[in-house]
Amino acid sequence: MSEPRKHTEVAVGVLIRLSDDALLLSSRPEGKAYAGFWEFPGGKIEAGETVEEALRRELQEELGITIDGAEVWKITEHDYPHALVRLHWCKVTAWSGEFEMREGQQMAWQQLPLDVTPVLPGAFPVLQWLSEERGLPFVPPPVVAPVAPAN
Ligand SMILES: Nc1nc2c([nH]c(=O)n2[C@H]2C[C@H](O)[C@@H](COP(=O)(O)OP(=O)(O)OP(=O)(O)O)O2)c(=O)[nH]1
Repeated sequence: MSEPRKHTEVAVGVLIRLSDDALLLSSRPEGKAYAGFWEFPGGKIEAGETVEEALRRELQEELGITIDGAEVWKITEHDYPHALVRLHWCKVTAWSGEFEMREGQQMAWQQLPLDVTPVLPGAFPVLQWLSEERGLPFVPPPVVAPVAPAN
């Protein structure tokens, strides 16, 4: 019998700009699974890190900002061919520093429904909750197959 798949634990930040409630999306850099897809910024939690520590490190590495704090808001799972992920979602409304795309990615402040496409399917449940909170109808983003990475 095969072993059950282990979860990859991921910390994700829903950055909210308080002046207009815009949400920060960023594109996945080349070379990663689902390259070019839009996502909420974040990354894998390393051994010994809390969700908040991992998110602070990832957002410094990727975006050049330092978050003031993060508390887990929702936890979701998504089963991709490349990994079974458990996503620890945190809303973040306070940070310092200037945005700097350190991995060659793009960023976009977005209102709901999102303009950017395609979006990682693992983010769809959170888009639905955010829409519900805002009293907006949920418009599911189109489902797009990733291009297989070149070897
Ligand atoms: N950051 C982020 N990851 C997401 C979202 N939705 C979703 O399914 N995921 C999945 C995709 C990936 O399998 C996983 C994140 O892992 P990653 O490969 O981007 O993490 P990382 O930056 O630490 O990558 P690495 O360079 O260490 O490989 O979580 C989302 O909205 N944001």
